[in-house]
Amino acid sequence: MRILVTGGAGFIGSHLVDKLMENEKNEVIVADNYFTGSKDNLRKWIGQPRFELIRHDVTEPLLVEVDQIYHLACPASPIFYKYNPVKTIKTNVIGTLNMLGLAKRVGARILLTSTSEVYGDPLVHPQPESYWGNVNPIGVRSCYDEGKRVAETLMFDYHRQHGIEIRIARIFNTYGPRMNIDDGRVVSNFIAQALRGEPLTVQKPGTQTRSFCYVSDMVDGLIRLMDGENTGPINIGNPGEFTMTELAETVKELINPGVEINMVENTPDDPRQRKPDITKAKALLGWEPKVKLRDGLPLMEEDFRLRLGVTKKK
Ligand SMILES: NC(=O)c1ccc[n+]([C@@H]2O[C@H](COP(=O)([O-])OP(=O)(O)OC[C@H]3O[C@@H](n4cnc5c(N)ncnc54)[C@H](O)[C@@H]3O)[C@@H](O)[C@H]2O)c1
Ligand SMILES: O=c1ccn([C@@H]2O[C@H](COP(=O)(O)OP(=O)(O)O[C@H]3OC[C@@H](O)[C@H](O)[C@H]3O)[C@@H](O)[C@H]2O)c(=O)[nH]1
Repeated sequence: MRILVTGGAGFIGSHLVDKLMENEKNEVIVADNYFTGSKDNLRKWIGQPRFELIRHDVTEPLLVEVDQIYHLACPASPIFYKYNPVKTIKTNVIGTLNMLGLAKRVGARILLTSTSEVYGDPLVHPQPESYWGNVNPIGVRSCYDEGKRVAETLMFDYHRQHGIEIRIARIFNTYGPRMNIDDGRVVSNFIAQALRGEPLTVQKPGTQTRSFCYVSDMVDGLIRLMDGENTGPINIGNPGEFTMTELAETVKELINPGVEINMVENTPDDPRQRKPDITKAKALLGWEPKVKLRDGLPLMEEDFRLRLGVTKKK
Protein backbone atom coordinates (compact mmCIF):
# COMPACT_ATOMS: atom_id res chain seq x y z
CA MET A 1 0.00 0.00 0.00
CA ARG A 2 1.35 3.46 -0.90
CA ILE A 3 0.04 6.09 1.49
CA LEU A 4 0.22 9.89 1.38
CA VAL A 5 0.02 11.75 4.70
CA THR A 6 -0.44 15.51 4.30
CA GLY A 7 0.59 17.36 7.46
CA GLY A 8 2.67 14.30 8.38
CA ALA A 9 5.41 16.39 10.00
CA GLY A 10 2.96 17.66 12.62
CA PHE A 11 1.89 16.29 15.98
CA ILE A 12 -0.80 13.71 15.07
CA GLY A 13 0.61 13.19 11.56
CA SER A 14 4.04 12.08 12.76
CA HIS A 15 2.53 9.55 15.20
CA LEU A 16 0.33 8.26 12.37
CA VAL A 17 3.41 7.90 10.14
CA ASP A 18 5.18 5.90 12.89
CA LYS A 19 2.26 3.49 13.04
CA LEU A 20 1.89 3.16 9.26
CA MET A 21 5.64 2.56 8.84
CA GLU A 22 5.49 -0.33 11.35
CA ASN A 23 3.77 -2.32 8.60
CA GLU A 24 6.56 -3.33 6.25
CA LYS A 25 4.14 -3.56 3.33
CA ASN A 26 3.47 0.18 3.50
CA GLU A 27 5.30 2.95 1.68
CA VAL A 28 4.63 6.37 3.18
CA ILE A 29 4.95 9.77 1.52
CA VAL A 30 4.63 12.90 3.68
CA ALA A 31 3.76 16.29 2.17
CA ASP A 32 4.16 19.20 4.58
CA ASN A 33 5.06 22.90 4.39
CA TYR A 34 6.52 22.88 7.96
CA PHE A 35 4.29 25.75 9.12
CA THR A 36 3.64 24.09 12.49
CA GLY A 37 5.37 20.76 11.85
CA SER A 38 9.03 19.84 11.73
CA LYS A 39 11.36 17.35 10.02
CA ASP A 40 12.60 16.46 13.47
CA ASN A 41 9.30 14.67 14.20
CA LEU A 42 10.12 12.28 11.34
CA ARG A 43 13.88 11.97 11.81
CA LYS A 44 13.79 8.23 12.48
CA TRP A 45 12.32 7.61 9.01
CA ILE A 46 14.39 10.00 6.90
CA GLY A 47 16.60 7.91 4.60
CA GLN A 48 14.41 4.80 5.00
CA PRO A 49 13.67 3.42 1.49
CA ARG A 50 9.91 3.03 2.22
CA PHE A 51 9.67 6.67 3.33
CA GLU A 52 9.65 9.94 1.39
CA LEU A 53 9.34 13.51 2.66
CA ILE A 54 8.26 16.33 0.34
CA ARG A 55 8.21 20.04 1.21
CA HIS A 56 4.87 20.90 -0.29
CA ASP A 57 2.04 23.32 0.41
CA VAL A 58 -1.35 21.63 -0.18
CA THR A 59 -2.79 24.87 -1.58
CA GLU A 60 -0.73 23.89 -4.68
CA PRO A 61 -1.63 20.79 -6.73
CA LEU A 62 0.33 17.59 -6.08
CA LEU A 63 0.65 14.52 -8.28
CA VAL A 64 1.80 11.29 -6.66
CA GLU A 65 0.61 7.72 -7.27
CA VAL A 66 -0.94 6.54 -4.01
CA ASP A 67 -3.68 4.18 -2.76
CA GLN A 68 -4.67 6.12 0.37
CA ILE A 69 -4.50 9.79 1.40
CA TYR A 70 -4.64 10.84 5.04
CA HIS A 71 -5.32 14.56 4.67
CA LEU A 72 -4.23 16.28 7.90
CA ALA A 73 -2.47 19.40 6.60
CA CYS A 74 -3.86 22.40 8.49
CA PRO A 75 -2.63 24.32 11.53
CA ALA A 76 -4.62 23.04 14.52
CA SER A 77 -3.77 25.27 17.46
CA PRO A 78 -6.07 28.33 17.67
CA ILE A 79 -3.03 30.64 18.01
CA PHE A 80 -1.58 29.34 14.75
CA TYR A 81 -4.78 29.01 12.74
CA LYS A 82 -5.75 32.58 13.69
CA TYR A 83 -2.26 33.93 12.85
CA ASN A 84 -3.00 34.00 9.09
CA PRO A 85 -6.73 33.27 8.78
CA VAL A 86 -6.86 33.72 4.99
CA LYS A 87 -4.11 31.13 4.62
CA THR A 88 -5.97 28.80 7.02
CA ILE A 89 -9.14 28.93 4.97
CA LYS A 90 -7.17 28.46 1.73
CA THR A 91 -5.52 25.41 3.29
CA ASN A 92 -8.91 23.97 4.25
CA VAL A 93 -10.72 24.77 1.01
CA ILE A 94 -8.12 24.82 -1.80
CA GLY A 95 -5.95 22.25 -0.01
CA THR A 96 -8.85 19.81 0.35
CA LEU A 97 -9.94 20.44 -3.28
CA ASN A 98 -6.41 19.64 -4.45
CA MET A 99 -6.27 16.42 -2.42
CA LEU A 100 -9.73 15.38 -3.67
CA GLY A 101 -8.57 16.10 -7.23
CA LEU A 102 -5.58 13.85 -6.60
CA ALA A 103 -7.79 11.12 -5.09
CA LYS A 104 -10.06 11.28 -8.16
CA ARG A 105 -7.17 11.17 -10.61
CA VAL A 106 -5.34 8.21 -9.05
CA GLY A 107 -8.37 6.40 -7.57
CA ALA A 108 -7.20 6.74 -3.96
CA ARG A 109 -9.32 6.59 -0.81
CA ILE A 110 -9.09 9.85 1.15
CA LEU A 111 -9.57 10.53 4.86
CA LEU A 112 -10.09 14.09 6.16
CA THR A 113 -9.22 15.01 9.73
CA SER A 114 -12.13 17.26 10.51
CA THR A 115 -12.75 18.57 13.99
CA SER A 116 -15.10 18.84 16.94
CA GLU A 117 -14.99 22.57 16.15
CA VAL A 118 -17.60 21.92 13.42
CA TYR A 119 -20.06 21.77 16.37
CA GLY A 120 -19.04 25.34 17.34
CA ASP A 121 -20.29 26.33 20.79
CA PRO A 122 -22.54 23.27 21.03
CA LEU A 123 -26.11 23.46 22.30
CA VAL A 124 -26.36 19.65 22.35
CA HIS A 125 -24.19 17.80 24.85
CA PRO A 126 -22.44 15.40 24.36
CA GLN A 127 -22.16 15.92 20.59
CA PRO A 128 -23.39 13.15 18.26
CA GLU A 129 -22.45 13.27 14.56
CA SER A 130 -26.09 14.06 13.70
CA TYR A 131 -25.80 17.47 15.43
CA TRP A 132 -25.33 20.28 12.88
CA GLY A 133 -23.58 22.64 15.25
CA ASN A 134 -23.71 26.23 16.43
CA VAL A 135 -20.96 28.05 14.55
CA ASN A 136 -20.28 31.79 14.14
CA PRO A 137 -19.67 32.24 10.37
CA ILE A 138 -17.84 35.58 10.76
CA GLY A 139 -15.86 35.10 13.97
CA VAL A 140 -12.13 34.82 14.52
CA ARG A 141 -12.34 31.00 14.65
CA SER A 142 -14.35 30.75 11.40
CA CYS A 143 -11.30 30.34 9.15
CA TYR A 144 -10.84 27.01 10.93
CA ASP A 145 -14.31 25.76 11.92
CA GLU A 146 -16.13 26.99 8.80
CA GLY A 147 -13.06 25.95 6.76
CA LYS A 148 -13.39 22.39 8.04
CA ARG A 149 -17.16 22.46 7.44
CA VAL A 150 -16.55 23.37 3.78
CA ALA A 151 -13.88 20.68 3.60
CA GLU A 152 -16.47 18.11 4.80
CA THR A 153 -18.93 19.41 2.18
CA LEU A 154 -16.31 19.05 -0.57
CA MET A 155 -15.59 15.49 0.56
CA PHE A 156 -19.27 14.51 0.31
CA ASP A 157 -19.79 16.30 -3.01
CA TYR A 158 -16.81 14.50 -4.58
CA HIS A 159 -18.16 11.26 -3.13
CA ARG A 160 -21.68 11.76 -4.51
CA GLN A 161 -20.64 13.34 -7.82
CA HIS A 162 -17.48 11.37 -8.66
CA GLY A 163 -17.76 8.24 -6.53
CA ILE A 164 -14.55 9.01 -4.57
CA GLU A 165 -14.07 6.79 -1.51
CA ILE A 166 -14.10 9.16 1.46
CA ARG A 167 -13.65 8.95 5.22
CA ILE A 168 -14.27 11.81 7.66
CA ALA A 169 -12.99 11.78 11.24
CA ARG A 170 -14.20 14.48 13.62
CA ILE A 171 -11.27 14.68 15.99
CA PHE A 172 -11.72 15.96 19.55
CA ASN A 173 -8.86 17.57 21.55
CA THR A 174 -5.83 15.32 21.29
CA TYR A 175 -2.61 15.54 23.33
CA GLY A 176 0.66 13.68 23.72
CA PRO A 177 4.41 13.71 23.17
CA ARG A 178 5.79 15.86 20.31
CA MET A 179 3.28 18.67 20.66
CA ASN A 180 5.20 21.89 20.06
CA ILE A 181 6.28 23.38 23.39
CA ASP A 182 4.96 26.76 22.22
CA ASP A 183 1.94 25.20 20.48
CA GLY A 184 -0.43 27.30 22.59
CA ARG A 185 -3.01 24.57 23.22
CA VAL A 186 -4.06 24.00 26.77
CA VAL A 187 -2.38 20.70 27.67
CA SER A 188 1.01 21.66 26.23
CA ASN A 189 0.77 25.12 27.85
CA PHE A 190 -0.02 23.73 31.31
CA ILE A 191 2.69 21.04 31.18
CA ALA A 192 5.37 23.48 29.98
CA GLN A 193 4.29 26.05 32.60
CA ALA A 194 4.33 23.47 35.42
CA LEU A 195 7.81 22.27 34.44
CA ARG A 196 9.16 25.82 34.25
CA GLY A 197 7.57 26.69 37.60
CA GLU A 198 5.39 29.38 35.97
CA PRO A 199 1.72 29.96 36.88
CA LEU A 200 -0.77 27.85 34.92
CA THR A 201 -2.86 30.22 32.77
CA VAL A 202 -6.52 29.21 33.02
CA GLN A 203 -8.58 31.27 30.58
CA LYS A 204 -11.80 32.59 32.12
CA PRO A 205 -14.21 31.38 33.29
CA GLY A 206 -12.37 28.05 33.79
CA THR A 207 -15.66 26.15 33.83
CA GLN A 208 -15.50 25.53 30.06
CA THR A 209 -14.95 21.83 29.35
CA ARG A 210 -12.93 19.71 26.92
CA SER A 211 -12.44 15.97 26.47
CA PHE A 212 -8.83 14.90 25.91
CA CYS A 213 -7.73 11.93 23.80
CA TYR A 214 -4.22 10.48 23.98
CA VAL A 215 -2.49 10.44 20.60
CA SER A 216 -1.97 6.64 20.32
CA ASP A 217 -5.73 6.12 20.74
CA MET A 218 -6.36 8.76 18.08
CA VAL A 219 -4.01 7.12 15.55
CA ASP A 220 -5.64 3.74 16.16
CA GLY A 221 -9.08 5.27 15.48
CA LEU A 222 -7.93 7.01 12.29
CA ILE A 223 -6.45 3.82 10.83
CA ARG A 224 -9.58 1.81 11.69
CA LEU A 225 -11.73 4.43 9.99
CA MET A 226 -9.55 4.52 6.87
CA ASP A 227 -9.43 0.73 6.54
CA GLY A 228 -13.12 0.16 7.40
CA GLU A 229 -16.26 0.48 5.32
CA ASN A 230 -17.88 3.63 6.72
CA THR A 231 -17.56 7.10 5.23
CA GLY A 232 -18.30 8.85 8.52
CA PRO A 233 -18.35 11.51 9.75
CA ILE A 234 -17.33 9.68 12.92
CA ASN A 235 -16.33 11.34 16.18
CA ILE A 236 -12.96 10.17 17.46
CA GLY A 237 -12.21 11.40 20.95
CA ASN A 238 -12.16 10.47 24.60
CA PRO A 239 -15.47 11.14 26.38
CA GLY A 240 -13.75 11.89 29.73
CA GLU A 241 -14.78 15.54 30.25
CA PHE A 242 -12.88 18.11 32.38
CA THR A 243 -13.21 21.81 33.15
CA MET A 244 -10.05 23.81 32.45
CA THR A 245 -9.74 24.47 36.18
CA GLU A 246 -9.86 20.71 36.83
CA LEU A 247 -7.22 20.16 34.15
CA ALA A 248 -4.96 22.79 35.76
CA GLU A 249 -5.44 21.19 39.18
CA THR A 250 -4.60 17.74 37.80
CA VAL A 251 -1.43 19.00 36.07
CA LYS A 252 -0.43 20.83 39.26
CA GLU A 253 -0.96 17.74 41.40
CA LEU A 254 0.89 15.38 39.02
CA ILE A 255 3.76 17.61 37.90
CA ASN A 256 4.42 20.53 40.25
CA PRO A 257 2.26 21.00 43.40
CA GLY A 258 4.10 24.25 44.14
CA VAL A 259 2.88 26.08 41.05
CA GLU A 260 0.16 28.79 41.07
CA ILE A 261 -3.00 28.85 38.98
CA ASN A 262 -3.79 32.25 37.42
CA MET A 263 -7.08 33.22 35.79
CA VAL A 264 -6.45 35.15 32.54
CA GLU A 265 -8.61 36.70 29.79
CA ASN A 266 -10.14 34.35 27.21
CA THR A 267 -10.42 34.76 23.42
CA PRO A 268 -13.73 35.31 21.51
CA ASP A 269 -16.10 32.44 20.71
CA ASP A 270 -14.37 29.90 22.97
CA PRO A 271 -16.72 26.86 23.07
CA ARG A 272 -18.19 26.43 26.56
CA GLN A 273 -18.46 22.65 26.51
CA ARG A 274 -17.23 19.77 24.39
CA LYS A 275 -17.56 16.01 24.76
CA PRO A 276 -17.86 13.40 22.01
CA ASP A 277 -20.68 10.91 21.74
CA ILE A 278 -18.65 7.92 20.51
CA THR A 279 -21.52 5.46 20.04
CA LYS A 280 -20.81 5.34 16.28
CA ALA A 281 -17.06 4.77 16.67
CA LYS A 282 -17.73 1.91 19.10
CA ALA A 283 -20.35 0.26 16.90
CA LEU A 284 -18.84 0.83 13.45
CA LEU A 285 -15.10 0.74 14.15
CA GLY A 286 -14.98 -1.36 17.32
CA TRP A 287 -12.96 1.57 18.72
CA GLU A 288 -12.82 3.25 22.08
CA PRO A 289 -9.99 5.10 23.82
CA LYS A 290 -7.82 3.18 26.28
CA VAL A 291 -5.57 5.85 27.84
CA LYS A 292 -7.04 7.92 30.69
CA LEU A 293 -5.95 11.54 31.16
CA ARG A 294 -4.09 10.72 34.38
CA ASP A 295 -2.09 8.04 32.55
CA GLY A 296 -1.44 10.10 29.42
CA LEU A 297 -0.23 13.29 31.13
CA PRO A 298 2.89 11.62 32.67
CA LEU A 299 3.87 10.24 29.23
CA MET A 300 3.72 13.75 27.82
CA GLU A 301 5.53 15.16 30.86
CA GLU A 302 8.45 12.79 30.19
CA ASP A 303 8.80 14.04 26.60
CA PHE A 304 8.51 17.71 27.65
CA ARG A 305 11.14 17.22 30.40
CA LEU A 306 13.60 15.87 27.84
CA ARG A 307 12.98 18.70 25.39
CA LEU A 308 13.02 21.44 28.06
CA GLY A 309 15.99 19.91 29.86
CA VAL A 310 14.15 19.79 33.22
CA THR A 311 15.00 16.69 35.22
CA LYS A 312 12.70 15.14 37.78
CA LYS A 313 13.61 15.76 41.43
CA LYS A 314 14.03 12.52 43.35
N1 LIG B 1 -4.79 17.86 17.80
C1 LIG B 1 -6.09 18.09 17.94
O1 LIG B 1 -6.57 18.21 19.07
C2 LIG B 1 -6.98 18.14 16.75
C3 LIG B 1 -8.36 18.23 16.96
C4 LIG B 1 -9.21 18.27 15.86
C5 LIG B 1 -8.71 18.19 14.58
N2 LIG B 1 -7.38 18.10 14.39
C6 LIG B 1 -6.89 18.05 13.01
O2 LIG B 1 -5.86 17.09 12.88
C7 LIG B 1 -4.87 17.54 11.95
C8 LIG B 1 -3.49 17.51 12.60
O3 LIG B 1 -3.49 18.30 13.77
P1 LIG B 1 -2.21 18.41 14.72
O4 LIG B 1 -2.69 18.57 16.09
O5 LIG B 1 -1.26 17.32 14.39
O6 LIG B 1 -1.61 19.82 14.25
P2 LIG B 1 -0.18 20.29 13.82
O7 LIG B 1 -0.24 21.76 13.68
O8 LIG B 1 0.87 19.71 14.71
O9 LIG B 1 0.01 19.61 12.39
C9 LIG B 1 -0.46 20.15 11.20
C10 LIG B 1 0.57 19.89 10.10
O10 LIG B 1 0.08 20.42 8.86
C11 LIG B 1 1.13 21.16 8.24
N3 LIG B 1 0.50 22.17 7.38
C12 LIG B 1 -0.25 23.24 7.75
N4 LIG B 1 -0.66 23.91 6.66
C13 LIG B 1 -0.17 23.25 5.58
C14 LIG B 1 -0.24 23.47 4.16
N5 LIG B 1 -0.91 24.51 3.65
N6 LIG B 1 0.38 22.58 3.35
C15 LIG B 1 1.06 21.54 3.86
N7 LIG B 1 1.18 21.29 5.19
C16 LIG B 1 0.57 22.15 6.02
C17 LIG B 1 1.91 21.74 9.40
O11 LIG B 1 3.21 22.15 9.04
C18 LIG B 1 1.91 20.58 10.37
O12 LIG B 1 2.96 19.69 10.14
C19 LIG B 1 -5.32 18.93 11.50
O13 LIG B 1 -6.04 18.79 10.28
C20 LIG B 1 -6.26 19.37 12.59
O14 LIG B 1 -7.23 20.28 12.12
C21 LIG B 1 -6.50 18.08 15.44
O1 LIG C 1 -3.21 28.43 28.29
C1 LIG C 1 -4.38 28.11 28.04
C2 LIG C 1 -4.82 27.71 26.75
C3 LIG C 1 -6.14 27.37 26.57
N1 LIG C 1 -7.02 27.41 27.60
C4 LIG C 1 -8.43 26.99 27.43
O2 LIG C 1 -8.43 25.62 27.15
C5 LIG C 1 -9.49 25.27 26.29
C6 LIG C 1 -8.94 24.50 25.12
O3 LIG C 1 -8.18 25.36 24.31
P1 LIG C 1 -7.17 24.83 23.18
O4 LIG C 1 -6.49 26.03 22.62
O5 LIG C 1 -6.32 23.77 23.73
O6 LIG C 1 -8.07 24.14 22.09
P2 LIG C 1 -9.59 24.32 21.61
O7 LIG C 1 -10.39 23.27 22.28
O8 LIG C 1 -10.06 25.72 21.75
O9 LIG C 1 -9.43 24.02 20.07
C7 LIG C 1 -9.03 22.69 19.75
O10 LIG C 1 -10.15 21.98 19.45
C8 LIG C 1 -10.34 21.22 18.33
C9 LIG C 1 -9.24 21.21 17.35
O11 LIG C 1 -9.72 21.15 16.04
C10 LIG C 1 -8.27 22.28 17.45
O12 LIG C 1 -7.19 21.84 16.71
C11 LIG C 1 -7.88 22.55 18.84
O13 LIG C 1 -6.98 23.55 18.95
C12 LIG C 1 -10.17 26.58 25.91
O14 LIG C 1 -11.32 26.74 26.69
C13 LIG C 1 -9.16 27.65 26.28
O15 LIG C 1 -9.80 28.84 26.70
C14 LIG C 1 -6.58 27.79 28.86
O16 LIG C 1 -7.37 27.83 29.83
N2 LIG C 1 -5.28 28.14 29.05
